[in-house]
Amino acid sequence: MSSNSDIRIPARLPLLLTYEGVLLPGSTMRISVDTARNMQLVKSRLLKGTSLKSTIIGVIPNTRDPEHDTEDLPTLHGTGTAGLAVQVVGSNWPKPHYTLLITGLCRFRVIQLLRERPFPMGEVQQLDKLEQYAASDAADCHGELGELSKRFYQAAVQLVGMLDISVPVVAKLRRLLDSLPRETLPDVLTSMIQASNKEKLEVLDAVNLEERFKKTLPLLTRQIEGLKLLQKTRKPRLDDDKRVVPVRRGGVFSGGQFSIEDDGEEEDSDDVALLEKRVRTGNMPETALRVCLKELKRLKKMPQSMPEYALTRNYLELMVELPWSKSTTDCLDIRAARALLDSDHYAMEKLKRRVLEYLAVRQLRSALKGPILCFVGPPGVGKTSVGRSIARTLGREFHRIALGGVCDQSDIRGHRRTYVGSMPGRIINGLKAVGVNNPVFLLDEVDKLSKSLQGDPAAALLEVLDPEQNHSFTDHYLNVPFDLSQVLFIATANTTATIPPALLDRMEVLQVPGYTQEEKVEIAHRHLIPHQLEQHGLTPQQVQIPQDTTLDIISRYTREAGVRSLERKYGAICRAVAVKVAEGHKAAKPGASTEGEQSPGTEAGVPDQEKKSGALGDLALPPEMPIVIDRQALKDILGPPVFEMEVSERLTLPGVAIGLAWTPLGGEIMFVEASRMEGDGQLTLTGQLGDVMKESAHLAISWLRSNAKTYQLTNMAGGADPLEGTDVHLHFPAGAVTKDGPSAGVTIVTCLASLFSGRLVRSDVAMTGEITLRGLVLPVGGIKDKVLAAHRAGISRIILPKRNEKDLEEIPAHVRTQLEFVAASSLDEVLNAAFDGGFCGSQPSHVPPALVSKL
Ligand SMILES: Nc1ncnc2c1ncn2[C@@H]1O[C@H](COP(=O)(O)OP(=O)(O)OP(=O)(O)O)[C@@H](O)[C@H]1O
Repeated sequence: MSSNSDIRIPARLPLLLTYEGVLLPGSTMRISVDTARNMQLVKSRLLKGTSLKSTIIGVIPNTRDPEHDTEDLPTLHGTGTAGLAVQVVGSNWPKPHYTLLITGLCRFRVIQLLRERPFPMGEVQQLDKLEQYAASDAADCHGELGELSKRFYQAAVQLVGMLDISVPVVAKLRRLLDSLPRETLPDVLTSMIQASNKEKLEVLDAVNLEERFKKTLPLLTRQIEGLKLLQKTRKPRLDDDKRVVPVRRGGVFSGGQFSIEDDGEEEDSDDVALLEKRVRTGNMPETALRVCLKELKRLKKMPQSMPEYALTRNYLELMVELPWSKSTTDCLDIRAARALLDSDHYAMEKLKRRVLEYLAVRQLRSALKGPILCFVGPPGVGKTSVGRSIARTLGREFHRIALGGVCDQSDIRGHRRTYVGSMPGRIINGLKAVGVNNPVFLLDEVDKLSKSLQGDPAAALLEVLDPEQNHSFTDHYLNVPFDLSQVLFIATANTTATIPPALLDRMEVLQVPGYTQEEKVEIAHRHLIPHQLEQHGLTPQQVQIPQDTTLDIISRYTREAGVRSLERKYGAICRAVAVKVAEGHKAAKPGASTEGEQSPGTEAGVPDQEKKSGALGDLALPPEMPIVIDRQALKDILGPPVFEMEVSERLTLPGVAIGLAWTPLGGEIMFVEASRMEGDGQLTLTGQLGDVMKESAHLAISWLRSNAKTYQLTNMAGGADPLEGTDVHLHFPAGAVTKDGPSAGVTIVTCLASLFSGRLVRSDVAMTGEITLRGLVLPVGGIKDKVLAAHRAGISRIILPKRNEKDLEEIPAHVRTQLEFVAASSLDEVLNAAFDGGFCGSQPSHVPPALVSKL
């Protein structure tokens, strides 16, 4: 002990509020820091400071619950302990936090709080004068204090005597008992024996030495009695049971020098014991158990101050939390499942039928290594929500894993534990979140996975989705296999084009096409409107949305395959109505009646109400219930219509035709425009076209040139070759959107035929189909979505490849009956159908174009 170790703490100290325990002078404590204020203190003081002074902080016990640690600083406990931060360990798991190892130096009192933010700073007064201990020790004090300290020392010796001296900590304590000044013993021993936080707080508050001895002596005696009792009950057992040390092991202040014990504190060893118990009772498979026990063994030997301690502990905690053998029981009743799917979703018959088949097979054979369903369709058509319904019908937990933009394979498979901040992947995290090993996992947007330098996440998914391999899926973080065979995977995507082929091969693709207008109206009135009303706290008695209004919203305010933006529009209407209703409540006065103000039978749209309330100034009258949303109200709420029927307007000049395009967002009509000017036979293409589309344009030009004579197509000067002395420009409007694919072939031919012949294309015709140099029309994809888009746009005749005729079966009957379909196998038929009265000079369609043998 060095008597001249005059520790003076700075007059201003940053204050750390602890929730976990009471730091006493002379003891060492591990404090977990995760509140905003404390984190700030660690960051800007401990991590940035370089001097010894900057590592001294004031630790103040806080009795308030950290959950309630709000913006304002709680009332501070008057006394605290100045402590030396010996170590700071940071971790990001499970959330960002620091663990501090702090050794208590001396008591202090907060005289004045200097500031509260970003962390509290106080002007403090040092209470314990450390050097004075040494002096009084030398003086061997007499009187009551002397008596007390003698008794305390004896009790401490007795306590140590009851412990197993072969345990290094006990041996050290024994040594320190003799070397430490007696005045420090109350603090040191209180921090070691079992005492509640309240008792420790009282010891901290006992600034007077005599009082401190008086407070701690009963605690020491209680510990001795407890030990005696324990030994008595344990006597008959094996001798080495004596090793049970119910004494806190911790850092001990030895005469001005602070020795930090490597071993953890009792609480931690309790935790480790608890962890071990959970590992053993966690029903883990053999391999996992073995790994956990090995890690536990390492953990016990590891000093807590090692950063690896926290990592290993986190790992073990994850291992015990994983649902190795916990599962829910499937409660599948096919009839109930059908009813539930029908009540949750309108239309989508094909999808629902396939899902029911899938579920029925699962019911018959529970260990089905079945295909993984992948719902492919435009956004907002209910793919995710069908997945959720499947989980409900099975009575399973549901978890959605969003894969959009994932480009690192460790997102799926986790990071190896050697990396700092390593974490398990999304699959294992999902399992931990749901707590059972047989949930329904919805892998959302599998088509949006991308590759990067960090590996290919699709490759990692292959293992997850392969029923032959996924019973032993190994996450890099876990490093032991986890059985995923009970998990039901469902994937969703907007298009199959960008799903890696190997992944696509493992899935059964179910197309979910867009909805027709009629289907949307039904969905809106059965599901979307009731849902939105409920969300906004409205009732059908307060607002009425007639079917005509819905049709208006669908055709004039939204243009989509699904119903998501339709639902958003209802949200906007509900918000506007909610304001009216709330205003009405406020303005309604007892006895004030609005009845009779409006002639019965008229539709009381919002604007009428506004007119009236406007006339009455601020005193708005309560609106009449229900508020009916008519076309005028719609315009007031949603603004002027976004989409107008523009088809006929744009076909007033030769050289325009309407094509049908398929995009991941559903079908669309697409205008193709052409113009010609004097030049030297150049073809210019604009509108962000892909290579395949450019090739289609060249094909179309070549075919028209070679057949110019037959169709009497001429150039600007009336010559036989349409391109001679003429430049042609082809444009595909909506230039910002990239377009590609062969299906615009027939449209380009029709558009150019119109240009070269000077005739108008029929404005109610839209077409799709790939062309060949010989003038054949080949089949294309996405027919259902394209036809629905044409129907939405008010087209009445659709020209499509003959080999696509079979796809028309998928189109709802009422849409089919409203449209006229022309199935064409050659360009000749296409042109005939596209122009009023056929296309002049066309050959009879049964004459095959002359074939030129390649041999
Ligand atoms: N047939 C339907 N019947 C009832 N509600 C539907 C139907 N189709 C879609 N919806 C509703 O439309 C909304 C959007 O659906 P959902 O989120 O499932 O779309 P999604 O196809 O998964 O879209 P994305 O590809 O963008 O994820 C949901 O509120 C859903 O309830």
